[in-house]
Amino acid sequence: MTAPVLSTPAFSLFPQWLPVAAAQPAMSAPWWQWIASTDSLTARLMAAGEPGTFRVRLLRQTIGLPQRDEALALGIAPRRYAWLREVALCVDETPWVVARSVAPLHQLQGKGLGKLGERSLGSWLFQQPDLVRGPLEATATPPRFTHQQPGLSANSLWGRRSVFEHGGLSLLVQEYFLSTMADALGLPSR
Ligand SMILES: C=C(O[C@@H]1C=C(C(=O)O)C=C[C@H]1O)C(=O)O
Repeated sequence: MTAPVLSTPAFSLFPQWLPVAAAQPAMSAPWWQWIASTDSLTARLMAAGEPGTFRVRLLRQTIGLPQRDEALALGIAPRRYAWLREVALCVDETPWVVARSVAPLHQLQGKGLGKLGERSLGSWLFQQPDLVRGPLEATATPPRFTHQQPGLSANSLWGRRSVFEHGGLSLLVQEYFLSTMADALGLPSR
């Protein structure tokens, strides 16, 4: 059986999300280790790079409308305002991963996420004792949110997403792994 959706990313206008297990046949074993892991990506990137070289670069944090597929993943109406956060996860100043997180605005009260700045959202999330992570999905379609840094999306090899639940908050985290990371770690192109 082939994976037709994943083999033609250049022709897809919208991300095509598949359960990670369904994307596995199109994915090399080293990439599977990264895409299917359910622990903190921040912690994994810190361990993969030279000590002290990991940094979250804040690209955008704002209130806005989610994309249709994001609203669907969160189970909210598409025209409901949401908290949007876009970052580049950098090692030694090179972006390895770009991420976009989306949360329904009305669920954010008292969580203090507005003050996160360039601290990792993942480090905060994984400290929450009641954290539950939903199923992971994968895509080979590049992200659409990096319009201010067009070079970044062109370098995307794999994307993944999942919804985190904590204290009444549902947070959709989408992470796109860039070819710069593959180059630095000697990973295959897919
Ligand atoms: C979900 C995690 O958080 C990471 C940190 C992010 C941020 O600071 O905005 C965004 C997405 C993740 O890649 C994680 O570390 O696993």
